[in-house]
Amino acid sequence: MLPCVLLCGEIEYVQDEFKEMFHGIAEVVHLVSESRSHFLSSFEPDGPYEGTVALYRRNTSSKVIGKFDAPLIHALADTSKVRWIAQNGSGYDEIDVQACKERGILVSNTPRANEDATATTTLYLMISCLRHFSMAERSLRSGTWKTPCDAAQTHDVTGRTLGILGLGGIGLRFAHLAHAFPMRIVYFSRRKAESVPDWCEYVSSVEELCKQADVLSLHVPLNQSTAGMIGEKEIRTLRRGSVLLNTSRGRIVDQEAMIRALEDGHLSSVGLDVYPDEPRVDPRLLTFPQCTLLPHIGGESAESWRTRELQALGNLKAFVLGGIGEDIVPELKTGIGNSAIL
Ligand SMILES: O=CC(=O)O
Repeated sequence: MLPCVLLCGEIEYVQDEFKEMFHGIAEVVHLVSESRSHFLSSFEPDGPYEGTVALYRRNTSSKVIGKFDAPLIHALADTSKVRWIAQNGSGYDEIDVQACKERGILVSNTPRANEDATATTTLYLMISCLRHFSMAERSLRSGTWKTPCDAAQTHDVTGRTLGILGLGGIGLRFAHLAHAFPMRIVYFSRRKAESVPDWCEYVSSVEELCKQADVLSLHVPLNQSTAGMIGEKEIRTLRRGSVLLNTSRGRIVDQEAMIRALEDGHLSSVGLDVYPDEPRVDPRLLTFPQCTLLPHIGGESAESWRTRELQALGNLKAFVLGGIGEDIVPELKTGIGNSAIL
């Protein structure tokens, strides 16, 4: 009997490749549950997900079955044989990886796949915040030509200092794009990055990063140590009139502190693609016309979606065939035991 893999989320861009990839090696089952409790009970004998050993997951599945938090992971481990979760996305903050570790379930994500899309989104936000392009377009579309735009409030990008928090793939790609203006690039990461260009200057603390940056851009994953990392103190360490960009996760920033800084002009503008409680956008943010706000589309282009789907499915297939796949998330890379092997 073939092992079973469950798709918790749609395959949209690689339908043909997908059928070929799993033909003859696994039975593919689609999510049919309309509630979390139905999802969990469906792994039991004679349930629709019986025999499932691995899951493909998109964050869209949360709408029906909720996040893969600790209770769900423990229940999954109690009722099923699932040992691998292949997340489609570079962010995996909707999966409790600590609970996965305790229960011998491995998680892979799709790093690299959306680097270019997310970096170019960040570039757009930066230019738009400094030059007020989004506001200008909204003004034109509403028939008011340039009102309320005021060129005196806008600034050139060239020559400014960009502070990058987290120099992973997206941060580094954005650094390359911004360096072309040129901008001065400073960064802070947990470790000084190896083999990055000389013009990427490492600073040894978040505080130092904030002191030097005209534009601060966030590129760290959301986890216990990064939640709330940019709060009142960090925002007030930025120069008055600085710009804050966030294309990583909303909860990395203390939203209340950010809004206070917009209200009193300490931040001249913010460019956001992510929010703490998506899809809710705090209505106060909409009252600052100079800000550029996107609905979490940073990593979404046809190319990146294709790559993401192929990468996540590739990890799933490798697990089914060999008991282990690629792109295991950093928290689970150490101490991989036989429990994860089919
Ligand atoms: O937000 C996008 C991702 O997690 O890939």
